[in-house]
Amino acid sequence: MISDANTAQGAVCHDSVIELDHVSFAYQEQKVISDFSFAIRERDFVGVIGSNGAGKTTLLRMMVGLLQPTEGQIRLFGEPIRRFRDWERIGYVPQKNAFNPLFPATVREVVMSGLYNNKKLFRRIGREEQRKCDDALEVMRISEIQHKRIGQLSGGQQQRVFLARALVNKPDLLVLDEPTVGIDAQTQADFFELIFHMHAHHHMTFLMVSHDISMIEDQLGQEPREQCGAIKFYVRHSHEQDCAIPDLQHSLV
Ligand SMILES: Nc1ncnc2c1ncn2[C@@H]1O[C@H](COP(=O)(O)OP(=O)(O)OP(=O)(O)O)[C@@H](O)[C@H]1O
Repeated sequence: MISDANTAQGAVCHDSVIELDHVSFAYQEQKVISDFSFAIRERDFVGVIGSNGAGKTTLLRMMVGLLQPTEGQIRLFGEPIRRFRDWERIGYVPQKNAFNPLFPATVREVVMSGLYNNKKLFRRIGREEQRKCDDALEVMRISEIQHKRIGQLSGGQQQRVFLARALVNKPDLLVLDEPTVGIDAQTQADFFELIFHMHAHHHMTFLMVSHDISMIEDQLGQEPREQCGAIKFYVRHSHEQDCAIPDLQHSLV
């Protein structure tokens, strides 16, 4: 028999996070996505695999509101995307980030900025915020360079800063476009351990483009659930127990 608690949790955890309804997209004459429908539910981990130019980044950019579909509808957390305002619920780390070498902010300031949306920008930064920031810096192994200017770091170091910034606020949905390109093997392994733990135990939903098919199959299963042209979607859903420890670092040990 299913207990009331399970039923309640099941209902909550199956709310839809992203819905694509007959979505198409073209750059001028070039059609990239054709009549694609797909739903991502709360606590899904969706891995996206596909050859270069298949349209993965285009699809992600539509899902986070940076491109408009040529046809079809997108809903985020149940709202039509044009009416959606809760952008702080979504963390997005694009494929290629690069800060201008003259950009004046430090690593710590960039990570800290992940904690604020526009409304909260001028609030005092409290001890709790500082602690969350320390935690994210530690997890991405960038504590030692936290006072350096972001523009002066290598590409891999900058990518770690972007990941720390996306993780610091623990968004409900984290969208990652080839997040570990250019990152050393140890930090990469730690990062995957961290996000798969967060998926299983911290009620987060993930959408991640990767070229690492063996890692995706190991973590999400051998068979894609859905296909859009040359793009395949691997999905694992979590019903595991939530974990009460709030820090990011505990999932690395
Ligand atoms: N801004 C743009 N203007 C015109 N065409 C574009 C633009 N961005 C992408 N394209 C084209 O759309 C197609 C899909 O590109 P997209 O970047 O979405 O692919 P991808 O699957 O993310 O590729 P990769 O694995 O190389 O990152 C490609 O043929 C690309 O040349």
